[in-house]
Amino acid sequence: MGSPILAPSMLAADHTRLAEDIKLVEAAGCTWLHVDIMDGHFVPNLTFGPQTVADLRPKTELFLDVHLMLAQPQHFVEAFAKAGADQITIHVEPSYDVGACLDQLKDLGVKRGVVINPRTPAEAVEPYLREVDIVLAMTVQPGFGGQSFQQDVLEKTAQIAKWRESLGLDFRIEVDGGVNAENAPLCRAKGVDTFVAGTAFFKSEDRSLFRKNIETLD
Ligand SMILES: O=C(CO)[C@H](O)[C@H](O)COP(=O)(O)O
Repeated sequence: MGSPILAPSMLAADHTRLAEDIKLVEAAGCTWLHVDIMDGHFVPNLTFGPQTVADLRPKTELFLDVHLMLAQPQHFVEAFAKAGADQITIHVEPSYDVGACLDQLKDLGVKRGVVINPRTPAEAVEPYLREVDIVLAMTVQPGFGGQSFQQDVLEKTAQIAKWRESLGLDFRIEVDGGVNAENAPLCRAKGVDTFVAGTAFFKSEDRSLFRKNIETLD
């Protein structure tokens, strides 16, 4: 299991002043930024496009963890990679060739991962474990920030962590949705090493302490 990393979610930032809010992420000592891309089809909301990522890229050295909540991600991975994403994650639920899209990501030279929704079984990511840098288990139904953490998802992260160990792999396991300082230790105990937090991070009175609390979990 990797050392814990906090990835604040840009979804919870002020969308009229993203560049300034990213400086809050840097000032807290974070090294990652989670960027949620929504298409209004796979999820019932809209957020950012490749241009947003391209405009942010020269303003920060944060590792850009781009989560594509798209029905047809294969049409957009190149644009996001060229915009400067460091890592791109794609959902397994929509109807498209996930393996081929992972191949595209490899050719584009970015880190790559697969994502499952709360009700999608862990087995849905099993075929891809040897290829990915990260598996993201959503702890809310994707689409909106500020929802409640679904603790039963941790049974899946524990299963995925078992596969990671038995196969001798080192991909990261990430959770996203309702993550806060109270439930992060529970996640850590179930194999999680990468913690996306939107609301809890941006509303925190001491963001630096919030980061330290997550990134010093045993
Ligand atoms: O992917 C997401 C929603 O689809 C967000 O990253 C996630 O919900 C984080 O926000 P919060 O910490 O407020 O739950």
